[in-house]
Amino acid sequence: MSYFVTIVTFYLIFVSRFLVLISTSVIASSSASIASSTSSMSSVSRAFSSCFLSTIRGGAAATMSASQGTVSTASLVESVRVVEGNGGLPVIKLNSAGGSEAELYLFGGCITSWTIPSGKDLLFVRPDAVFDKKKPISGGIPHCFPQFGPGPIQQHGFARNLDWSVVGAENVEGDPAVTLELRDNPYSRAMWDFSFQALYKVTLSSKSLVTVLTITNTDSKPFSFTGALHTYFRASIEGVSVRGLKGCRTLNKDPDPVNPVEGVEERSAPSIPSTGGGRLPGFVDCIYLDAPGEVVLENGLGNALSIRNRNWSDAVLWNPHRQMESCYRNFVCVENAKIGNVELEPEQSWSAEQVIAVLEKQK
Ligand SMILES: O=P(O)(O)OC[C@H]1O[C@@H](O)[C@H](O)[C@@H](O)[C@@H]1O
Repeated sequence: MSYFVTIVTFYLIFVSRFLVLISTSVIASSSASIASSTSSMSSVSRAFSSCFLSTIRGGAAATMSASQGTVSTASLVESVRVVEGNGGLPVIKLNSAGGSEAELYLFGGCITSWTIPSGKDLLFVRPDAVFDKKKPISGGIPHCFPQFGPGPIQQHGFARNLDWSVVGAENVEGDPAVTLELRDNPYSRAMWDFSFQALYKVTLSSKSLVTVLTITNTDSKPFSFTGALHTYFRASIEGVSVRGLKGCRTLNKDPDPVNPVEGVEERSAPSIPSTGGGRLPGFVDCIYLDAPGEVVLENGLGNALSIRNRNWSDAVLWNPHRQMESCYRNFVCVENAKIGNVELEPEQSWSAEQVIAVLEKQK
């Protein structure tokens, strides 16, 4: 009898997780009401189904070399679709009723595109980016977790190297949202031996892109981590400046990232120098400690972008200058970060939000 009950219980758990995909109202980590959502699985190929279900179960997706096979379009809720992206990888497409679009790869939980209604993509993917899971996607908004780095494990941690699973989707009054989950697996355990859950909710509206990252300690022992959202903004580098950092304590990683030089930001709107600097002329790699809740990026392309945050206490400004000769003029990284350790006891959670929004009239 108890054997029968166990089998039925496992079956029900499996079926309920699958229903998350086709439900009109389920969302894992949000209490927001769903004002309008519809659901359809338009055409899901066998290969895609198995790939997608494996990501739901956190199984094969954990292997960096897994082939994705054919990915057919599947609509999770209204304006949240899964399609085949670069390299055959599954990518979530969000379309807001206000005319903006975003793309989010399950690999790395990486947002690679945020296009505002004028058609301009405000994020940047480097020309050397690859979509073969052999390395993280270089561009967009990669995760740095559980280490910002440099440190004992790989630079920027492993979250950007793993497949995340979809655990929820919704559409609230024309603003689509999707929630991804990452859990520990043998690959992560080999370098960071803790059980954790990361939930990442991405919401798109016509003028903003909102991400909420929640880390929960699911282990029986405490752990600590650092992290960042390593956002690559499209830019024209000569016109870039960032307002709001004046007075912040700085850790300048130029010339030596392992032994940063302490200082204080004196400028009201630091820009990216075209000459001077340490390692290379124009190179910028600087941490701003206790950064404010909002900074404003002038991207040099006619847009002022508000970068707000809750609980990402620090910021990072990075441009590689001639280390990346082919593209350094076209982007700047302004990163919300947590440089000091976040300590979590078992069952404790930490959450942080980033809101990027267009401030001025789009050109
Ligand atoms: O891993 P990526 O995307 O090439 O970024 C690397 C850079 O990321 C930045 O966040 C760091 O401050 C730099 O020190 C580092 O070089």
